Amino acid sequence: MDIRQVSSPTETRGFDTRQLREAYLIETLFRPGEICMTYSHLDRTVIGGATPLSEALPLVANKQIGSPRFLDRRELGIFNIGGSGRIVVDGTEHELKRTDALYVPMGTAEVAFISDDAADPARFYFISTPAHAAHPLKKITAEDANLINLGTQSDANVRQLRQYIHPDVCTSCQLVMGMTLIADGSVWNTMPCHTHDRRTEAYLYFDMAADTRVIHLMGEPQETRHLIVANEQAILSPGWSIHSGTGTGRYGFIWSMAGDNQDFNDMDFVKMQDLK
Ligand SMILES: O=C(O)C(=O)C[C@H](O)C(=O)CO
Ligand SMILES: [Zn+2]
Repeated sequence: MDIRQVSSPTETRGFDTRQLREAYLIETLFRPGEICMTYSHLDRTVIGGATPLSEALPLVANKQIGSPRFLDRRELGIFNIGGSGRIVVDGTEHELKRTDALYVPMGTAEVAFISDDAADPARFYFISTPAHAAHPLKKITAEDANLINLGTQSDANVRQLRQYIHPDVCTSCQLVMGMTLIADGSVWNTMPCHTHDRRTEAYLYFDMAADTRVIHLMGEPQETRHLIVANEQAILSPGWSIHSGTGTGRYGFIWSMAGDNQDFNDMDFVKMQDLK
């Protein structure tokens, strides 16, 4: 378990590139035959990737999780961004194709990740946050998700945002999760940008060619910094930080949030003239 302590905005202003990347970028989430996990103290969010091959990979608790079973006091959102696979939840299998998601409630005893074909393995990206109640388990496909069309061609930010784990689609304690795909010819996500001090956010950038990079903008609106992000790498965004990016080629991202509310529209937009 990779542990990320929290850095303050004041501390972050003084970070060089290496320190910024160590604090806010998760470079490796998908290793064949393994589960990789990062425990961020931002809203105690666990960010993980499971790449099962011919054997099932069980999700097990460790000291950091602090309870006998991983989901004793947590909920879990899982997205498949690879080949077809299955999630076994307390003995029942749930088929997840690429871009399908599964919400798994607090109190679940066993979760295991399976690929249908080890030659084209599933890649399960997952987020787990503390929970206080058991909401119903639910599978959500791209068609089930709440679709929001955003941006304009002249602003080069046309994109489709899909809310998967969101109060209108799938109830949860605090986790909110979805996928944004950038239209061909557009480059920007989340610009004009925003902060939301009430919620921590994480982005997993995916669907990128090997030499494509996203220049991810972070930091306080008047003290921005950047991270150069490759395919299937994730960024952590504290409530005080903007989170926006531009790609050198095609990309999409899975976003997730946790914190004091689940109000997707509770954002503090930053005026272009105030961004520095
Ligand atoms: O493209 C976008 O805009 C987003 O995907 C926005 C994120 O979901 C977000 O930052 C929500 O707070
Ligand atoms: Zn946001």
